[in-house]
Amino acid sequence: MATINFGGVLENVVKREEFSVKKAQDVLKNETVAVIGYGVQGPGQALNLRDNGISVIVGQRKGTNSWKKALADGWEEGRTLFELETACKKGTIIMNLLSDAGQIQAWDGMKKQLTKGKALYFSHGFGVTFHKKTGIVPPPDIDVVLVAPKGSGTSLRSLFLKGQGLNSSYAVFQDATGKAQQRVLALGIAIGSGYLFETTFQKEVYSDLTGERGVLMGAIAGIFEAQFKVLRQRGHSPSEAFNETVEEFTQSLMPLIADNGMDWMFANCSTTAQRGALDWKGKFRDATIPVLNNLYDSVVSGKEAEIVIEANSQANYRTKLEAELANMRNSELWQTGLEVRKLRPKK
Ligand SMILES: NC(=O)C1=CN([C@@H]2O[C@H](COP(=O)(O)OP(=O)(O)OC[C@H]3O[C@@H](n4cnc5c(N)ncnc54)[C@H](O)[C@@H]3O)[C@@H](O)[C@H]2O)C=CC1
Ligand SMILES: CC(=O)[C@](C)(O)C(=O)O
Ligand SMILES: [Mg+2]
Ligand SMILES: [Mg+2]
Repeated sequence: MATINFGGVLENVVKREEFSVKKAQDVLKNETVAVIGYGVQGPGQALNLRDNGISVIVGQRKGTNSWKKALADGWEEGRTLFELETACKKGTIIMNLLSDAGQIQAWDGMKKQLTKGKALYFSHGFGVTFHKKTGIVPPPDIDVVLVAPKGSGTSLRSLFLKGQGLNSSYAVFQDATGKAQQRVLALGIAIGSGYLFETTFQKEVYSDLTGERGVLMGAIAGIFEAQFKVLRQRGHSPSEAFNETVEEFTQSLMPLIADNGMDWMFANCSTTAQRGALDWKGKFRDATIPVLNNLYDSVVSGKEAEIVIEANSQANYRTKLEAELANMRNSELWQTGLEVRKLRPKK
């Protein structure tokens, strides 16, 4: 464990160099890891574990698309691929990677298989933190741990295949065996994390729900829409409005922020842009602080969890969601994007 100074604040970080894949294999050598759910995180984590030499089985509802995907990825029915409860029974570490709503429905069946000494693993603090709404209260004689990759399961897998990695946060909620810490670090490294940041279940879910509703997804989608709309209303063509709102951001400026930070991106723009952006930055910050505070309150009160659970419990949920995404896809903004993306010069 290394202590790293993040802009003046000291935090504990586990590095792959200190907790190697070899060490993870050693910690997990007598464990059977059951990955339950084969949606987005399931495949990424299960395949990385398998490639890292860990004994892994997959649990998934038979006949579903995810089951077919598991077969296509080389998991074999009756040997490494089972129905949910069978996999939970066979596993000593149960990785609960069902959707957060699916975890509620599957909980009673899963709980029966969580016998003394096993470990229950999550990639989100959702189920346990909002237990009043989810009913997920683990028995006291098992370990309960979390490794939450900070990104999509798809990137977790593709970065692993490139020999890189995604970073994750980790937490121990309950240590019944005395081995919870070793187990969680071994799992974190074995699923392909580069570095592991220490957190708690509650902090993980509060920050994750705020982040995805805020800057990472909700706010960025909203502010793109707002600026595109204003430029269009002021007489700019769709391509011009799109280029100045999305294309230049994702293709030119965002990668500069990713590589060397915000001041570096600013420094590589004109002095005209820098002057204006420095002046306007504060107005956008101040306008959004109240919205972000409302959002955080809504997360902490459990209202966001309630909305997700309620929405997911409706039978036509997937269809409704797909209609909303289609609406987004078919908007003038994103239809313009479709065409603009085709015009990216290739070598
Ligand atoms: N999508 C991502 O990349 C990330 C997800 N997470 C967390 O990882 C966990 C898994 O998320 P995803 O992979 O996105 O889930 P997902 O939405 O892809 O669903 C995973 C699986 O759950 C199964 N499932 C859904 N409802 C079910 C039910 N009622 N009974 C039985 N099985 C059911 C589906 O068949 C699917 O295979 C969640 O806790 C999520 O918050 C964490 C970081 C990123
Ligand atoms: C990919 C991720 O970490 C998110 C956005 O929080 C999620 O999919 O829930
Ligand atoms: Mg996240
Ligand atoms: Mg999330």
